[in-house]
Amino acid sequence: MHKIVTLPGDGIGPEIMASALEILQAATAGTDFTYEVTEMPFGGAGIDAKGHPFPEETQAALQTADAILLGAIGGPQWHDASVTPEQGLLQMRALLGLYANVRPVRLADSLVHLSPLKEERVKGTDMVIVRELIGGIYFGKPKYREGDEAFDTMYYNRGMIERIARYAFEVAQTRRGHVTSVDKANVLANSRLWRETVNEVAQDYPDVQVEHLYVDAAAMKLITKPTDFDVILTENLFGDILSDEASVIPGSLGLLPSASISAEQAALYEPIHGSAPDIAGQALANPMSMILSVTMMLRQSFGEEVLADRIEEACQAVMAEGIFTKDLGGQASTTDFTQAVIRKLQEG
Ligand SMILES: NC(=O)C1=CN([C@@H]2O[C@H](COP(=O)(O)OP(=O)(O)OC[C@H]3O[C@@H](n4cnc5c(N)ncnc54)[C@H](O)[C@@H]3O)[C@@H](O)[C@H]2O)C=CC1
Ligand SMILES: CC(C)CC(=O)C(=O)O
Ligand SMILES: [Mg+2]
Repeated sequence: MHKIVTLPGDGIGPEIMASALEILQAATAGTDFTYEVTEMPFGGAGIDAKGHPFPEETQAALQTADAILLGAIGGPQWHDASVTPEQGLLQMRALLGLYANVRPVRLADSLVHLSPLKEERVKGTDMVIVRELIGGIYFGKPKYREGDEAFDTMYYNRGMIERIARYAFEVAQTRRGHVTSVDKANVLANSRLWRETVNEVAQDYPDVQVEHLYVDAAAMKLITKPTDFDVILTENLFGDILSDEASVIPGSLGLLPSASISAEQAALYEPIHGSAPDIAGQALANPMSMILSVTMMLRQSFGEEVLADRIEEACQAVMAEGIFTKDLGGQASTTDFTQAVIRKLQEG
């Protein structure tokens, strides 16, 4: 019995979590894959229930999980909390040692028409962004505001860079053998250390080709020549920004999942987007990001390739029939889409 801990969180988090869990249940009914789900408070919901975004009970539950599913956290009502949902999220990533955030960006040929970009540019896009998740400017000290001055520190050491670079090169070995390392080495000391370390690590992976791009040029090339990319390796802030940009290729932020990997702990799977307060509570959320986070969990934590394929094929078939949510220009509600995927799973 696999133990899955869920952290639905805030805004659309609970809506897309409910959708993805219903689909998981439908897909696994009658199979050997058995699991139990334990839901825990996290983010704004943690503040409301327990006075902290990352309550002690939630911390304890994560230690015993085989895999963790996170919806999304945050919202204007918690902006002035003494510890914000976002700080809780960063605390959790650090505590669990989730150093690698893997964000695949793929565009199925049958769904190429959903991209707002020109078909000839985006057709065949299949890349993975490997984002370092527990270093860089989100975590470096000192970090403080004093009157009209504010400080954030970008910090990396060689070991942190080496660890994420090895992860990216190993991902590339299972794919097309190409790593694009993204930095700002023309300006930042951090990036010069990054580039030097990536080049050293590259020597251990002679079967992988490495190139370097500055982040500004990478941002441009990502949407003009996305098919040039296989694995993008980058630090925390750049990866955060570039991955939201990359969601324009398939057509919506609501399509992109991720896996956050730790050397010691169970992996965590989460959409790349936030809690979308602008559409929360209206059944407008696209649950694909969460459903695909579940299929990443099935593959990576449980080796369930066939189950994951079945769910992904059902979702693609439903979208190819024109059933999709408003972010992609469709009319389906979150529930309509979920039920259509479940029907497709039951037919097949
Ligand atoms: N991992 C997490 O939980 C993250 C949390 N946040 C937090 O989320 C809150 C909202 O941040 P925003 O800047 O608005 O970013 P956001 O990612 O929540 O939303 C950006 C835009 O994308 C749309 N969108 C996002 N996911 C969607 C989905 N599944 N279906 C349809 N449309 C979708 C939203 O409606 C919005 O217009 C903030 O408190 C922020 O700090 C932001 C990013 C990641
Ligand atoms: C609180 C933020 C760092 C979350 C975010 O934007 C992300 O992980 O993509
Ligand atoms: Mg982000």
